[in-house]
Amino acid sequence: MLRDKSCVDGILVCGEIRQNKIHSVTKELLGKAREIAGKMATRVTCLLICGQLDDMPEELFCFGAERVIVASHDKLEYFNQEITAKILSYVVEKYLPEVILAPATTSGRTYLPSVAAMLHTGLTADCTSLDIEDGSGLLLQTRPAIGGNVMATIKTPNHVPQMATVRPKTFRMPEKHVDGNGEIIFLDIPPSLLESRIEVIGKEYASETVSNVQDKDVIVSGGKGLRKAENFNMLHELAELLGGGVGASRPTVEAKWIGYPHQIGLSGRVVSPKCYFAIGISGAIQHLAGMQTAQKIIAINKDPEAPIFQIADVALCGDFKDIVPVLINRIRREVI
Ligand SMILES: Cc1cc2nc3c(=O)[nH]c(=O)nc-3n(C[C@H](O)[C@H](O)[C@H](O)COP(=O)(O)OP(=O)(O)OC[C@H]3O[C@@H](n4cnc5c(N)ncnc54)[C@H](O)[C@@H]3O)c2cc1C
Repeated sequence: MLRDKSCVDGILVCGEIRQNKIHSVTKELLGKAREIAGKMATRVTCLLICGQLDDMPEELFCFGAERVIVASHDKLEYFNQEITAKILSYVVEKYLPEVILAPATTSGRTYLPSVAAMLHTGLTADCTSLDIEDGSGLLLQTRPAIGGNVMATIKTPNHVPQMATVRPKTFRMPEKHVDGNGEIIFLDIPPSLLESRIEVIGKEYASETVSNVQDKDVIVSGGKGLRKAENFNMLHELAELLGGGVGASRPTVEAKWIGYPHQIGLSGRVVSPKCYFAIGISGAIQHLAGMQTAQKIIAINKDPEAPIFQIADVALCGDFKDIVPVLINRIRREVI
């Protein structure tokens, strides 16, 4: 849609529902939406497109939403790209948001591009940072580009809504406010939007072979500086003592020292733990893209000039073989 003065009704966050529950990425996006809404002097709406919803939508008022639109129907029990895209387009035409933020999850990555095409506007996928430009009030959508070698900031100056997707854990979970309140709208979905050429004929769950590193509060990650696969054993030991998981940089995965589900970064997983150990990791931007929102970063590197030290809260300069066993022994003494 061409930009004109009618499209001014704030920021719309597309919520993610998994197994009838509001997924945490919804709250992460609401936190960021709230922050940029302050700069745009506008309001934040959250849209929940779902089959059944076991959580209370009011909960989202405590995370920054001022209005929640619930579009619920039995036909949405299983994710349907076609119906979801039509409902979002309908909501955009009805409520005219200026900005749409959505999760870059499997479903978000599937239906958002078709919505952008239906609305004749732009979409920036997998943003790592969002801001508002002084003066123009346009959304600044930053993401890695040209094979991850530069960070590009993209604007959508002529069309609305300005649309961006963001991977889970890219932004921190906002603090929960106790006194949140707002308006809930239960959308009457026009029957024509529920027609689809897609028919779900069955459902099968993937086997649980993937690393659950994304859910851990502590992540102990190793890089090429570990020199060989066996040295990951001490990282597993440290992670286990701390109740955490093991992460890895891309070269260690390429060297088959550890499996891909452990890879952190631009082409791996994005994590946001309370504490992130970067051991023998240089701190390339592609790695930082996957862990820079960790609350505490502890880096162990023998090179005092290693870029990882620029973002580390605790910098331990030395050989990991000297430092990690000392840490393990110390924690064993303290904890056991
Ligand atoms: C499109 C694209 C996507 C990418 N995606 C990812 C991604 O998802 N994740 C990712 O990690 N990378 C990714 N990369 C690769 C990235 O650019 C870097 O090459 C990579 O992160 C470097 O990994 P590293 O830090 O383990 O290795 P290196 O850069 O080789 O760093 C090794 C570090 O170990 C230190 N060291 C050496 N010996 C010791 C020792 N004994 N004790 C302590 N420290 C020691 C060194 O000083 C050095 O800093 C991507 C690249 C591209 C182009």
